[in-house]
Amino acid sequence: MKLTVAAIQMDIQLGNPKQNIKRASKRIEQAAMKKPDVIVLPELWTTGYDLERLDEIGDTNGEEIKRLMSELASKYQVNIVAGSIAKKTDEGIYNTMYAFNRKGKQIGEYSKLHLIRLMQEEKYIAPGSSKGNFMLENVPAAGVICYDIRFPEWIRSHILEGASILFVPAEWPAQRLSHWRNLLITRAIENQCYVVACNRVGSDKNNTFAGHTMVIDPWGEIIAETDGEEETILFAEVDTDLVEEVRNRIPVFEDRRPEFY
Ligand SMILES: O=C(O)CCC(=O)C(=O)O
Repeated sequence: MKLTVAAIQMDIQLGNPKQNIKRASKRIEQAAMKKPDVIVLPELWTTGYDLERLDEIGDTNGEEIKRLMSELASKYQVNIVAGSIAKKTDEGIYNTMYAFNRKGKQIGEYSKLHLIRLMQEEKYIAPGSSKGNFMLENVPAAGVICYDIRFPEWIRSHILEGASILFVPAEWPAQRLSHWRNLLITRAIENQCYVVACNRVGSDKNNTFAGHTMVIDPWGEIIAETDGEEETILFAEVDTDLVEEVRNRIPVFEDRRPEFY
């Protein structure tokens, strides 16, 4: 099955959900004009890393964003992997990704499992506790968030549940661009899956972000990549037959010896 993805590499105004929601809605409209099958947004795209103010500016139970993304998905008849937002709940605030199908029905939800201490995320955000697998059209997919890509076991556990496309919304800093590119390529090669990684551009008070939104095929080839500077929408075609082809050619999953590790 072939799917066209459109990854929205956007800037995010720190702590300004109103502005960011307006900006993302506009970009979704622009992307939808080219009739992709899936639109993807970056991490924490409503608030940025304004961690100290998430109590004030987070979205209670994700209700506002779920309503908006569901409306836009059905309006444009497109699947949306809606990056992640700060979801406020009685138990704490989560860094949560939602996915919707073309009818606007929610098909996925995932809260970031690994919180990045380097950015003090664990002081303000509660870790998720379940996997990010979901069905996209008829294709098994999964979403993880940013720092999660440093944990190969976590990604592998999604692939063992069948995912052939891995979505990665991110706010990855430019200082570690080489880690971003190498980790994503490696995750694609070792898991023989597509990786669709959507990063932001611009700066906040602590970081400048790397951009380099990428789509990588199951052989580890980069089939589309943006530069690090500008807002843009990256389009690429994903062909799930290639996942089968690569897995048949080098049958890594059949050759695993999990009894030894
Ligand atoms: O792991 C890294 O270097 C960056 C991760 C990150 O920025 C995040 O999880 O938001």
